[in-house]
Amino acid sequence: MTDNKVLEMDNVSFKYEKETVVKDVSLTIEAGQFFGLVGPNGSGKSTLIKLMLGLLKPTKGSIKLFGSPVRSFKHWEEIGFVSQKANSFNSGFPATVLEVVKTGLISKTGLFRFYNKNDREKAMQALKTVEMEDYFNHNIGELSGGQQQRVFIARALVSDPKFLILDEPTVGVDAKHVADFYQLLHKLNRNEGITLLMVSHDIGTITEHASHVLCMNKTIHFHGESHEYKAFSNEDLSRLYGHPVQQLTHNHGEVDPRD
Ligand SMILES: Nc1ncnc2c1ncn2[C@@H]1O[C@H](COP(=O)(O)OP(=O)(O)OP(=O)(O)O)[C@@H](O)[C@H]1O
Repeated sequence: MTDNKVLEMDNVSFKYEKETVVKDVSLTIEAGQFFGLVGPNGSGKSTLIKLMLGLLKPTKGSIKLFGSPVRSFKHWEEIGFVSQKANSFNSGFPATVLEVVKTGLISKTGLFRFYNKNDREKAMQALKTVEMEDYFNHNIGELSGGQQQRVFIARALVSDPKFLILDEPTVGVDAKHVADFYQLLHKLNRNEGITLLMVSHDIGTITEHASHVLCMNKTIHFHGESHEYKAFSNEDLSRLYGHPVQQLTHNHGEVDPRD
């Protein structure tokens, strides 16, 4: 039988100094799943991602990526990461869209290597996947938040990742374009077979789109299929979040006139 486990966390805990911010987390993500990671502010979501990426070392427990302990994992090109701060370049940033996407090849090629024609084709292909190929020569800072976010997804896609982690990628993307953004994620998940894990504050939208939901507040409060999560009452959720929460919230991002 083929082992299709992308991520395995077994009883993982982490503290920055004294305070434990991730506690006894055990979870498995399998190939092809689309996980939404939700939880209140400061509940440890970004910390959990840093643990998965090997950027922090757990104080307890074990983490495996594609069956290998994260400490000795070598195939980082198989993991794509798009952070919540990706779409915050100012208009003077001196790099074109194509140059930004090509930097995604560094993990595969090493820092001191010149790009070749093949790299350019790969970068253009990734831009095509996110429907931004017409902008290849634009300065990254000229683009809207939503467009920049697509470019950063292309940057993550250029090394053909099998697992893509997105930390609040829709921050700064206006509500009108959030639907297009999810369409892109479905394309990556279903057509390209990329396993997804996405952090979102918009519980209503993420649970509509993700196949699975992970709800945490230091520990895991729910880990399962989205339709089961939707059975949580607003009272259950509000207790967990410590303030009133509705299942059907909507994105209220700022409208960017360029989108
Ligand atoms: N580098 C750090 N040093 C010390 N404490 C930290 C550090 N980074 C985060 N924390 C604390 O750890 C806790 C979890 O933070 P984390 O950023 O993982 O939560 P989050 O769920 O991603 O939050 P948000 O939804 O607000 O982005 C918070 O109390 C935060 O203040």
